[in-house]
Amino acid sequence: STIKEKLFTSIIESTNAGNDKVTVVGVGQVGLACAFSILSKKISSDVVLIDVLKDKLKGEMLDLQHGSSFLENAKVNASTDFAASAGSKICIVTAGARQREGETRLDLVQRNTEIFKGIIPKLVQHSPNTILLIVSNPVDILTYVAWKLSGLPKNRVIGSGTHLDSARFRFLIAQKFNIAPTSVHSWIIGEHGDTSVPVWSGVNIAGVRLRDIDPTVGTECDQEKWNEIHKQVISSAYEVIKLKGYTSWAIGLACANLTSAILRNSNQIHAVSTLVCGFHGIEHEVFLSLPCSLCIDGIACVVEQSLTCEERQMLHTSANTMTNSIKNLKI
Ligand SMILES: NC(=O)c1ccc[n+]([C@@H]2O[C@H](COP(=O)([O-])OP(=O)(O)OC[C@H]3O[C@@H](n4cnc5c(N)ncnc54)[C@H](O)[C@@H]3O)[C@@H](O)[C@H]2O)c1
Ligand SMILES: O=C1N[C@](c2ccsc2)(c2cccc(Nc3ccc(F)cc3)n2)CC(O)=C1Sc1ccccc1Cl
Repeated sequence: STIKEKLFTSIIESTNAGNDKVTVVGVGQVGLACAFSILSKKISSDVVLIDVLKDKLKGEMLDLQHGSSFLENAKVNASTDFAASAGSKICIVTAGARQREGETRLDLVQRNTEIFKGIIPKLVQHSPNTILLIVSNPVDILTYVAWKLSGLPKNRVIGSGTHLDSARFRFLIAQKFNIAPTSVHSWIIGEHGDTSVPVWSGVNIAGVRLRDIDPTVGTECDQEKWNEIHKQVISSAYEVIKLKGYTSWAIGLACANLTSAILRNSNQIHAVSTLVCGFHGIEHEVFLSLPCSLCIDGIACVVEQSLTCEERQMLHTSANTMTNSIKNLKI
């Protein structure tokens, strides 16, 4: 008999997935930053990577496995076969094509929708109780596509939405005050990216609203130009792309933060993309970001903030443009 047979007496065949299993689809810059953040912050001890690039997949898996003893012995697996994702509590989707030169956003959305048709049904087939966390862009439309393709209830289909936008927003405001970003209570909601909605009426430090100090904060006519901060949230995304060609760390950490909130059944509240029909007078079936509490079953509740009519109007504008984009989409 082998050394192993002499060394061990098997009691049970431990093959079941851990109850913190997370699958990351797409091992590009964002997917790897997600996986590495989740592993290094001990958020999951069982991570599976899925992609179509066999060698890249195996290389990243081996490289992470070699670090297992520094990752609290977390298990890292990878496969091009979705069966490897079976039993995942959360499936994070970062797969997608990059915008080509001169490609319209609608072409990109259709291309990513085709990619999703080959991903979403397989994830749900192998993990029928999973929560989908969509990151691929345009994230709000693709979260809607994932919801349609998956047939999952709306609480279990979440887009990273304006979680990253809000994180950049808090960081920039914190820099102005020289305080910690987690001590800045500020929310960006609506459509992720260029047309997001900063809720200036709610920005507060220790419950003191900036608007109570100066009612013009965040408006076109405020002396201190606070609304420049929201413009900087957008320009900093382009700046990072210009400087390093992609973004990874902030979005990876943001997704790890959402993964942790869900797996710990925390009811933490984050701005994530959810089905917003019925909120703020929106009637269309569209996904936009609102503050949502996150638990082991996904979205537990949505916070109905009081918005100014400008803030509400911006949400409706996004909802209308998204409804049009979705109408032209073949899902
Ligand atoms: N929501 C946000 O805040 C946010 C922030 C940054 C990036 N993103 C988005 O994340 C996505 C990924 O960005 P990236 O820089 O990692 O791109 P990338 O091109 O580096 O990686 C994409 C990966 O997807 C894989 N892929 C393609 N088709 C696939 C399929 N059918 N099945 C499995 N894997 C497939 C590719 O092989 C590649 O490894 C992009 O859509 C980007 O716009 C979103
Ligand atoms: O930090 C990013 N980087 C990306 C990126 C990452 C790799 S290539 C481009 C980025 C940066 C700048 C613009 C932009 N636009 C875009 C719009 C629709 C798409 F389908 C894809 C990309 N995307 C992807 C993305 O969503 C972000 S966050 C972001 C973007 C624009 C404005 C505000 C924020 Cl908070």
